[in-house]
Amino acid sequence: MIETVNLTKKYGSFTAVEDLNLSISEGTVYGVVGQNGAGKSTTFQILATLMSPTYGSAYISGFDITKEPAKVRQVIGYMPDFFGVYDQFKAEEYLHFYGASYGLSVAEREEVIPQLLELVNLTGKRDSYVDLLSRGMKQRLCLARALIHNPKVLILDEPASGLDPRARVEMREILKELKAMGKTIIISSHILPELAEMCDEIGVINCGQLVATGTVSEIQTKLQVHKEIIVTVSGEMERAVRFFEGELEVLNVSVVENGVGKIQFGFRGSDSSQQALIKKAVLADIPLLGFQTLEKNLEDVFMEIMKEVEVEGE
Ligand SMILES: Nc1ncnc2c1ncn2[C@@H]1O[C@H](COP(=O)(O)OP(=O)(O)OP(=O)(O)O)[C@@H](O)[C@H]1O
Repeated sequence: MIETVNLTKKYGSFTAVEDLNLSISEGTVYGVVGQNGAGKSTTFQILATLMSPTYGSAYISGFDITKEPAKVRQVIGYMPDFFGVYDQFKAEEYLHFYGASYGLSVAEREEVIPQLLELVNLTGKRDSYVDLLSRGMKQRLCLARALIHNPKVLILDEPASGLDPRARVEMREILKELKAMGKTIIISSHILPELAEMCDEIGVINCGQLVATGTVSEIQTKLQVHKEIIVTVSGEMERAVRFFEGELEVLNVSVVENGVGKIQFGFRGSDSSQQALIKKAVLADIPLLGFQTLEKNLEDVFMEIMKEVEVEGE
């Protein structure tokens, strides 16, 4: 449904997006996560046909974004990360304006606009001036605008940015409804946990490059090569520390402060080598009481990907 092939964008000599290869199938909600300046908006603007790539190509619903931009625009709804100024419009008029620019007749607009206002919980605000709406309401109105021509694909650039927790939840609920309607959605954020909950797949982008992609659990599993383990022993701390320090796949062994008999270390091995480690510790008569793998939360996962990328780039 959305395909990019070596998509690259240079601003002068600066490369904002480099050899980006994405393949997003129909009905998927795909989250693009990356820090400020990672290249998310640039990528989304190219997909929305608002900017040409320097090289590489992209296809939406089989249409080439550079050769068939008009066809692409018919199948996509784009929500930019910046909301313009529309001081002369009321919410409903604003949607009429965009509906008309997509060629919808008055009758079509009168049918679809109340449905959209309902979907984004703005029915009660249809006569309010756009500029007087709260940020969350403006974002939702902007989403309604992106949906006016019933596009199959949604390109949503940080739709939840700057929203308070309640408004974020509201936005998330609307996106869930859109997913249930079968839309294919590409959505960006710089907060991984925020995307994880609603996305089928995630791509992590750093300095314009895709550094990890897959389902949330695949990305987590990939990073479990650096899991943290805490073992509890009922004595012989020094011998236990020496034992774990002597193991190849164990790193940074330390005694947990205030945790009686607890030793913490990083572990690079697979699940089976973790089993082998436990067996070896038992055979070495380490007085084991517990062996606990610390789950990483998604924010840790994201920071770890970034650290790995930095180390590789050095
Ligand atoms: N018109 C431009 N001219 C020159 N450089 C640009 C231009 N637009 C963006 N950049 C640079 O390209 C890089 C990627 O920017 P982009 O806006 O795509 O990032 P982003 O991931 O969307 O960031 P944010 O989360 O802050 O919106 C940044 O370093 C930015 O400064």
